[in-house]
Amino acid sequence: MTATDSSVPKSPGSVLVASLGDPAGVGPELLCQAWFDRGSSGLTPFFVVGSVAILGAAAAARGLEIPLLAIESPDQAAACFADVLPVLDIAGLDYTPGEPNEAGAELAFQSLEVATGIVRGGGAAALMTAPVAKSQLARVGFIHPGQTEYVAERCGVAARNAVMLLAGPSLKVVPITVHAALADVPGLLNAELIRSRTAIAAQALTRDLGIANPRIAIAGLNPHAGEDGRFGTEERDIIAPAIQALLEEGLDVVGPLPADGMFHPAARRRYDLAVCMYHDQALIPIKTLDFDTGVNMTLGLPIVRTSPDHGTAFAIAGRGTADAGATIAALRMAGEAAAHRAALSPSPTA
Ligand SMILES: NC(=O)C1=CN([C@@H]2O[C@H](COP(=O)(O)OP(=O)(O)OC[C@H]3O[C@@H](n4cnc5c(N)ncnc54)[C@H](O)[C@@H]3O)[C@@H](O)[C@H]2O)C=CC1
Ligand SMILES: NCC(=O)COP(=O)(O)O
Repeated sequence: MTATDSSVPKSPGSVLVASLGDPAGVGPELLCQAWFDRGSSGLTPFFVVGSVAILGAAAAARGLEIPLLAIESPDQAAACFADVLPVLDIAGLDYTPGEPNEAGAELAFQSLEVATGIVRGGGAAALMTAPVAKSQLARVGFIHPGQTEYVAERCGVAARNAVMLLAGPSLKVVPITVHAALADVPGLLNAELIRSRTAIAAQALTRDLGIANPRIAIAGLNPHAGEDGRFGTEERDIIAPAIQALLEEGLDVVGPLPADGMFHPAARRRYDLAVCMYHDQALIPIKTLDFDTGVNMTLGLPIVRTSPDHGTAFAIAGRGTADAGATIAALRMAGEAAAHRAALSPSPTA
């Protein structure tokens, strides 16, 4: 396959940065595929912080002919994006799809660190992080539960105020607790956490996605939302008071709803955002409905950060079968959110 597309606009003022993700995962090949599809997908120009060697090998393994250009600085990326995939080359490593190792985890961490710094410093309009494996990163000194909390800390935002949104064409969900053992969830939930994370999400849906006055449905924790206390009391003691506080703030909120009945098509038409109490309550419905186009976005940050909804998929890396839809959707959403923010507060020179 060939890969030039001169129909892609050159817009020097707007460029996104992508971290490489774990080089043994599907991230590198999907970044190449996204660049290959840049014209048909209408992507904002982006560059990758990573490795020309790895991206070149990942593209070749996928059967793509991708011209790569090592750039010295982010300023060079937008102008060349139509013709080449720009790469800020920070390390050379062998490409070992499906075989994660410490050197790859170090590179994934370094790429995330550099890419986050570039957005913080104004060198790119938004950050798209390719998938990492938390267990691999933990081997090289990464102390955060995930990239969400890492990026939040780099932005000076407390982890509790960085809210994970999963968004697809069929559904948007926020899990109140995220990477926590199920047994710990009831102890982690409290009315203030639910109130504050929901309020941050509501504000961000307007600022970043242009949804004015979002309609929000809040799930219960227990079967049948507790069935009047017969199957649990968190709805009465924690979730209902949070909903009351959100209503008093003027938000359009309903709940606590029985979670098993809030994701069928007619129910989904009644809200813009479902707020869930734990990871799988939120992520199972969205990954069932929108796996190939689902985007993970961190709300409540001074920067825009997105990621595909899926993980490293080591078992299929390098085989050419991984679907690039979620990576493309994450790049698209990053570009759109950055544009929304720029429209709300244009820079003095714009
Ligand atoms: N955005 C991120 O950085 C995320 C990272 N992870 C990490 O990924 C690692 C693996 O997690 P898993 O739970 O196995 O989830 P996973 O998403 O990597 O894989 C789950 C299933 O989906 C398939 N799959 C994943 N991406 C695909 C794609 N683009 N096209 C076709 N099939 C695809 C896989 O082959 C597997 O069958 C974990 O270490 C986790 O921490 C998980 C979710 C998000
Ligand atoms: N299950 C979602 C996920 O693992 C994403 O985590 P993060 O690295 O974006 O914080």
